[in-house]
Amino acid sequence: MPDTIVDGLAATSQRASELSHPALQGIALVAFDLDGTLIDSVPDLAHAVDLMLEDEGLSALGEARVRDFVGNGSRVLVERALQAHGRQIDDIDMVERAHHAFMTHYAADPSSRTRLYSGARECLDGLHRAGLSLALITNKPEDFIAPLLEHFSLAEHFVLALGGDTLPTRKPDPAPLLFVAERLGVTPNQALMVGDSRHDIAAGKAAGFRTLAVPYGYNHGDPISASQPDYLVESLAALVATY
Ligand SMILES: O=C(O)COP(=O)(O)O
Ligand SMILES: [Mg+2]
Repeated sequence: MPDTIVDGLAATSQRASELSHPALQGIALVAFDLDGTLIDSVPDLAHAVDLMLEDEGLSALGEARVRDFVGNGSRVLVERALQAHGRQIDDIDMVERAHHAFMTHYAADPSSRTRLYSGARECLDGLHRAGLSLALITNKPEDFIAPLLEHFSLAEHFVLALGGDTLPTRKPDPAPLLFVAERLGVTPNQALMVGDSRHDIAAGKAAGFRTLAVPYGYNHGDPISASQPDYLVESLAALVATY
């Protein structure tokens, strides 16, 4: 079928021009963080945290406070919110109860206030179309991944998605990154970790991945440049821009 061959060649040259960003040279796998990188999820996270606090008889903290608590998974998020009210987190039963309440509130509505960041869809579409393997490695509990990806019609972009409770350890431990690379038959030096927090960059460096950061997410209030990622882009659209 000569027509198919010609179409195939045209598609190939389009791919080459889409992948001219230096961060992608020699890369076969791109692993994305979720919260603060692809989606601005703090409005829904903070809402669920505030409902949990109300259950505990405590006052709401709001988005600006909760934003700095995100990054180490749901249990640490809940612990930080309780500590902000002076609660002792060595009270395991109280933390357990509060965590359960948070999970129930967040599960009831994980997406209505959450938005995709500008450039995220463009980037995922472009990399997916170019034939790169895309993975999602988040510290968010695994149960929330599918509903969020489906909500944003992004589920088919990723070959693999790991949550913060999928393996015994989570970012900044490199284990989830190494697990994904091995599963997909990619060596770490052919892999890029994209994230918004020091935990993504630390995990990426420890795994031997190339690292790329975005400055707009949640990094406990600190600039992500302090983590010295290999690349820093203002928008993920930069990864698929043609030069
Ligand atoms: O839920 C968190 O604590 C952070 O999630 P992330 O790893 O996708 O940024
Ligand atoms: Mg993040």
